[in-house]
Amino acid sequence: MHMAHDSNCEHDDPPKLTPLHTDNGWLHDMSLSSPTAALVSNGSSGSFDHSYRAWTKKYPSALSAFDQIVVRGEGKKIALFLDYDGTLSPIVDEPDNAVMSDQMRQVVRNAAMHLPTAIVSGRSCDKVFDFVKLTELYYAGSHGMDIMGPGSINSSKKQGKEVKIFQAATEFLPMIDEVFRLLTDKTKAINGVKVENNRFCVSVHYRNVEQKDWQLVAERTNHVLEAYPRLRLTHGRRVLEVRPVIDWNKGKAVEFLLESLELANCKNVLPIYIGDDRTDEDAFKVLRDDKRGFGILVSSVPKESHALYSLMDPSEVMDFLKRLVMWKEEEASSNK
Ligand SMILES: O=P(O)(O)OC[C@H]1O[C@H](O[C@H]2O[C@H](CO)[C@@H](O)[C@H](O)[C@H]2O)[C@H](O)[C@@H](O)[C@@H]1O
Repeated sequence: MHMAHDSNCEHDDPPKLTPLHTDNGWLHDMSLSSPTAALVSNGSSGSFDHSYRAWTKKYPSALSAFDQIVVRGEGKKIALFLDYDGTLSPIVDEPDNAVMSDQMRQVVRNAAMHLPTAIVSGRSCDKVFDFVKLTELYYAGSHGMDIMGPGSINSSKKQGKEVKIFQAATEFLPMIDEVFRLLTDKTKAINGVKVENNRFCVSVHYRNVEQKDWQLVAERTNHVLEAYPRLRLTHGRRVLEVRPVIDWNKGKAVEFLLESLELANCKNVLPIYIGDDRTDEDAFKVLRDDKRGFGILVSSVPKESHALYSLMDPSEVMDFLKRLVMWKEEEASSNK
C-alpha cells in the first residue's frame, strides 16, 4: 500500500543523530517523522498557523528579512550552498521522481553565474547531477563524501574517466555495495520499502511503508548493520541513512569547498547554506559556530535548527534565489 503523505506537514526531530542499536530511539524518530505528529501536537490548522508564525520570530523568513540579509552581504562575495531534495525539488513519494523544474534550474543557473554555487546532497553525485543537469556547479554528493567541481561530472561521462576533487570514503565502496545488496534482500518482503544506493551511503526509504511495519524496517536494517561496526545510521525525512563512521558530513564538505574556492578565512565572504533536512544541520552549525555565514532552513513546520532564517518550501527558495540574483546584478551595475 502506498500511503499518501502531505510532505509539507512532515515533521522531523531536532538535529540529533539516532545511535545505532537503540531500537526505541529509531521508532521514536520514525514516529516523529509522521505527518500527523506535527498537526496533532499543534491542534487545528488555526493554531498550527499561529505556532508557525511564532516560530518565524525565532527563524525569520529569509524573504521578509531579505534587506537585512543583503546588508550583511554588501561588498562581500556570497558563496551559495544548496541542498537538493526538499530544497530545490519538492518531496515526493518516489525518490526517482524528484525532478527539478525547468524554472528552478534556470534560477540556479543564474545564481551560479553570479555566485560560486554548490549542490550538497545525500544522493550520489551522478544522481543529483542527472536531476540538476548544470555543469557550472560544484557537487558534493553522498552527504559531502564525494566532491566534484564544475564540468567534472559531465566531462567524466564524455571521457570515460572521473575527475575527482575529493572522496572521503573510497575504501568503503565495496562494503557499501555489499550492504546495499543485503538491505535490499532483507527488506524486500516489506511492502513499500525502497533501498537506494547513493555510492558512499545507502538510503532505506520507508515513506511508502505502512506505519505498522516501520519497526520491522528499523529492525531489519539494524540487524544487517550489526555485522558492520564501521557503518552508522542517521535519520532523514522518512529515510534511514547508512554511512561510513568517518568524521565527515555536509558541514565538513562546506568547509572543504570554501577552502578549495580560496574563500576560507576571508572576511569578505558570506556563505549561505539552504537546506531542509537534519543532515543539513551539520552545515548550518559550521556556519553559525564560525560566525561566518548562516543557514536557511526550509520547513513548513516549526522545528529547532542551527539555521538563522527560514523559508517555507522550494517555491520560496526559488523566490529567494531570484531576489539574490537581482540584488547582485544591481550591485554589479552600480559598481560600474
Ligand atoms: O541531502 P538531500 O539532497 O536532501 O538528500 C536526502 C535524501 O533525499 C532523498 O530522499 C528524500 O526525498 C525523496 C524524494 O522527494 C523522498 O521520497 C524521501 O522520502 C526523502 O527522504 C533521496 O532519495 C535520498 O537518497 C537522500 O539521501
